[in-house]
Amino acid sequence: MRDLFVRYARADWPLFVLGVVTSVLGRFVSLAPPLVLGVAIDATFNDDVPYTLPYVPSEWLPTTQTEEVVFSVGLVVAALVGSVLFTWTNGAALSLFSNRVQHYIRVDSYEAMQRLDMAFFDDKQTGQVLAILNDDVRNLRMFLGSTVSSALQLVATVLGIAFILFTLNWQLALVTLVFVPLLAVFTYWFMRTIRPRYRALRASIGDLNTRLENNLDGMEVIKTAHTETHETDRIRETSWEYYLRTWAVAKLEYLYQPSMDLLAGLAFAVTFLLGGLWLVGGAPGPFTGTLLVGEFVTFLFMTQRFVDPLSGVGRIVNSYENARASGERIVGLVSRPVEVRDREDSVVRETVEGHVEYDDVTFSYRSDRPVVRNLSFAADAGDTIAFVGPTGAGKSTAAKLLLRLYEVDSGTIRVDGVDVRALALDSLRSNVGYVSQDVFLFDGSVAENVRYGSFDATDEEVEAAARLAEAHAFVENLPEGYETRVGERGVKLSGGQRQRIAIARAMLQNPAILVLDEATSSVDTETELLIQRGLARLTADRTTLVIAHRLSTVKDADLILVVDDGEVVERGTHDELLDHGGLYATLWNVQAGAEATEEFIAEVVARADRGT
Ligand SMILES: Nc1ncnc2c1ncn2[C@@H]1O[C@H](COP(=O)(O)OP(=O)(O)OP(=O)(O)O)[C@@H](O)[C@H]1O
Repeated sequence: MRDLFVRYARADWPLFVLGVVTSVLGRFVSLAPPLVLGVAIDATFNDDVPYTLPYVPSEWLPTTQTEEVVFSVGLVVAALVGSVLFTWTNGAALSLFSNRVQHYIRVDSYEAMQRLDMAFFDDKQTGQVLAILNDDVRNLRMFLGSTVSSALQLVATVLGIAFILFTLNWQLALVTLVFVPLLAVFTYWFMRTIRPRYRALRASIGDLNTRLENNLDGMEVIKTAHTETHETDRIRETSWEYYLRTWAVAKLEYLYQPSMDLLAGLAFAVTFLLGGLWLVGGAPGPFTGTLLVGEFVTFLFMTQRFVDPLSGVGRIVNSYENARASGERIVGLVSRPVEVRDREDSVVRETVEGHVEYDDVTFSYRSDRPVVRNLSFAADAGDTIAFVGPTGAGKSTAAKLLLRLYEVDSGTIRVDGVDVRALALDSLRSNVGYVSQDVFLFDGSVAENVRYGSFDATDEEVEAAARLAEAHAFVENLPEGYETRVGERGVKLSGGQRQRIAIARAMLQNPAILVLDEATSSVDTETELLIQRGLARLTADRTTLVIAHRLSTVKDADLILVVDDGEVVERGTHDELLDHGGLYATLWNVQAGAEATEEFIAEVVARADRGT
């Protein structure tokens, strides 16, 4: 929390200092009226008592009764105006400060989150991350914007008042202040007890967000599967959990706040009682000396002012604990170790030729079971390498390793002879185009989505890329052509249309290496044929890794790797593999319309039983 504050408050510290100083000054100035009132009562209505103010030279002070009244009222008005001005400046400065800090923290946390490994996003629920970026950052702002200054005001007020009380009558001051340690102990207990409850509450906000998010995303599934009741039950459960955790925090607050008020009220009552007895019958018990009416009035006012902020400690502590829990979550996110990142001496390459080599590569998502095993192959610049094989065999994973979406466990992947781990991520990813299995489009226009990543491309270039991807014709038919909005995730387009936009995007990026992961799986055979024409042009002079279930799309590849359960079981060209008569030949025959053989069906069933 302190680290966060130091890191982000540095740029705007003058605003913070201005806010804090004016807040404290405002408090001090607001203490003047009761003090002046007490002095005025005693001096104006009692000839024996001179008009004196602490630290003010006597020649500045009035001498006649009328002057004393006017002077006192003038001081009170000046103090009120001063207090308003200070409060206004304090509010404006701290609000500016906290909103700026909120902005820096939000952008930084987002940036840090973006750098995290894919494995983090595979595991972490979106709702939790969103809760950090929204709620937790906002909590910090509220803490910085009002709580910090309230806390400093409180300290200033308590010290200022304690000083005045002691100056006026140290014996009575001791009575009032004896409650302070009690309040402190109670507050300490409260902080210790509420801390874990706040942590739990913050986490459950994330859980609830995640569930809501998930359900909004999956609304189509919910409706088609007719699981509305089931989902409402699950939301009810998560929301109830959130309610319980909120209540755990709230009930403690409700115990704490009135108890603080009670203790503070007791301090006031005891001061009133003793002071009153003192005035009426002289110094009670062990006390000595005299107490003037004006002094007593000031005392009561001051005690009241003293007591109010003390009972506000609860709110401050509450906000601090809430912000602390949020701060922990933000720090937890931004300081997470990242595995896939640039080394200090990473190699920068503007362009690459496109030589790709996998050398005995093994990778597993979880340590127990490798998804890619001992994969080796080499592609010269311009070659097309195809991965084929059953679903779940590890083909996509093998391709993602080239982009360093995950780091290999062992072995090496090289681009132009350089280990991808030594290559700057920027150099690597700007030279590898990737069209994934499930295309993601951003909410925006068709043109924006094609241009994504090649932001300088002209409209003509966008259109040319769309023509190559066989997307131009359907885009032209959309209500607003290239300016048509595609909806969140591209929901307003069909699967095949989305894929063609993704291909156009890759065409525009014009990378030396291209990864096509089932890039044409969602289009009909006719469109696929058309896209293939474009793809043939696209892949002709660049290295391409193609993953395909439809073998007809890869039969011209320079090398076909048949992957099964993470391992290459056959390799060669289409003709070689057909001659070989293994798994590829069987798959080809099945897809070409030949009858599925008994053995093939048996093999499929056996593989399913093995869980591969
Ligand atoms: N992010 C992930 N975290 C953990 N396991 C994963 C992850 N992605 C994939 N897997 C697992 O890794 C294995 C290989 O998945 P992969 O997507 O690479 O297969 P594939 O051959 O491309 O399959 P398909 O043809 O169905 O796309 C599967 O068993 C899958 O469950």
